[in-house]
Amino acid sequence: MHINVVGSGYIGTTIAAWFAEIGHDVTNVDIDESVVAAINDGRAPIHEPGLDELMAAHGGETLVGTTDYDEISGDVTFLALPTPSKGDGSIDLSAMEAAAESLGEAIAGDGEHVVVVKSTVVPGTTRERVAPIVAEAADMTVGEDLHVAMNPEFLREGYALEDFKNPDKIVVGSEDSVAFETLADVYDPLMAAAADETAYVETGLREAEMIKYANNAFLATKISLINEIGNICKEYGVDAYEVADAIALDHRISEQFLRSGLGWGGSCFPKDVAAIRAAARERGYEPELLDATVAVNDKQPERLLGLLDEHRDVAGERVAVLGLSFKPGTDDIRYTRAIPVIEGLQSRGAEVVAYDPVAVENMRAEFPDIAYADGAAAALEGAHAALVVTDWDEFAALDSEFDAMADPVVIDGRRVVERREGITYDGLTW
Ligand SMILES: NC(=O)C1=CN([C@@H]2O[C@H](COP(=O)(O)OP(=O)(O)OC[C@H]3O[C@@H](n4cnc5c(N)ncnc54)[C@H](O)[C@@H]3O)[C@@H](O)[C@H]2O)C=CC1
Ligand SMILES: O=C(O)[C@H]1O[C@H](OP(=O)(O)OP(=O)(O)OC[C@H]2O[C@@H](n3ccc(=O)[nH]c3=O)[C@H](O)[C@@H]2O)[C@H](O)[C@@H](O)[C@@H]1O
Repeated sequence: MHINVVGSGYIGTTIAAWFAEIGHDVTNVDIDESVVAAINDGRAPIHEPGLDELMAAHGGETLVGTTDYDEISGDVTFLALPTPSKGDGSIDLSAMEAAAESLGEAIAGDGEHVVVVKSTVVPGTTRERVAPIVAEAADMTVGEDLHVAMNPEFLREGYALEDFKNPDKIVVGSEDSVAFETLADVYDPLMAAAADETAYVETGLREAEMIKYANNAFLATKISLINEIGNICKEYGVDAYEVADAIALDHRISEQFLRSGLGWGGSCFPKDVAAIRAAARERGYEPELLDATVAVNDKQPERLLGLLDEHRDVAGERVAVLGLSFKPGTDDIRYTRAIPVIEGLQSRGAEVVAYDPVAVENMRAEFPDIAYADGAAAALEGAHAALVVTDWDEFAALDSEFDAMADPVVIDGRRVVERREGITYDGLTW
């Protein structure tokens, strides 16, 4: 089967590479020439475990990158374009709309086509915003020769290939039998190889769009809830992690996403929770619980800095920040909790020295004026305090490195460091 994927960022590259791996021929369109060159050279344009090997095997062969929409062939195209937040939290559809128009022009006169929205979009977008643009540019009719579907993606950064090839569920929304049949063919090899528990859900267009937001809103709220429980535990001197471990034994709760601490960041939870809150308000519904989900999350970095204040006045003092990425396993710093933490330290007049195993260069672009160390030990040396922001495994192994601190005050936002003799330790939610 021939599949086109428009957009070759995080999602587009991952799905294109895996479609090639399961035997499809893939054309991957992107406006960025360096991305296209990487694909055709067999190199991964993004950092993700396992992707280099897939690109080396298929890039430039059954997976071809191009900037030219006219190279689209076959009869199914996935749109994997960015849908970033606007100032009011609603999503910016400009990349999606530009791609829809280019796609429409490219497939005009080619016969029937199935267009699949892979990006995260609010209910109604596929039918009311994307489909009409493709239809007009292609001079086609939705439901006759133009078939439309929405297929949200649930993979996590750092586990993208693993999650895509072995998902809990594949969700396909449409109102069109041709689209359902085509998507079933696309996913047939993946379903055949996936775990028995993988569910294949066929639903409506707007339901599919909403399922993605509901999924992320639920997970973000779960973390904010365990953070609120953790904050209350802290007031009582109760170990929040023992509490979480025990409630996780109730299978209705589960142990996933119960790690309390500095809260959630990344390219999706903040953007998606903002988008669904804005969409709700647009329809006159006040999303009070989701507002609280965000409010709790926003306060966790302030609480971490408040704990530091209880132990030290850091004006003019060197403070180490351990971890900059929004979670371990990635160099992605979008909406990382490290940003408000560093800003808070700067406003207190501290001299910040930051370390992360992979995200230093990205952070340097954001904060060019702070110091960066090339290891945790170097960051800790001579520091009057250390704040742990990201739960990288290597921070759990730190021990004698704390002895080189001027004052070994460690405030842990992720419960990674072990309490030990010789350091003053405080944790955010325990
Ligand atoms: N990153 C993630 O882990 C997940 C992302 N998503 C959703 O998937 C969508 C895509 O996200 P990412 O892949 O992270 O975005 P990204 O920003 O990594 O990549 C988007 C790509 O689209 C290209 N592009 C922009 N305009 C274009 C155009 N007119 N024609 C062709 N290419 C164009 C860009 O050059 C870029 O390579 C978003 O809606 C996101 O919310 C969903 C699940 C997980
Ligand atoms: O829509 C998306 O793009 C994706 O968003 C998240 O994936 P991701 O942002 O890659 O990362 P997660 O592993 O979910 O972590 C998100 C944030 O929550 C935090 N977190 C996670 C789990 C936990 O128990 N506690 C906690 O604070 C992490 O530190 C991180 O900052 C979802 O897990 C994916 O299912 C979804 O496809």
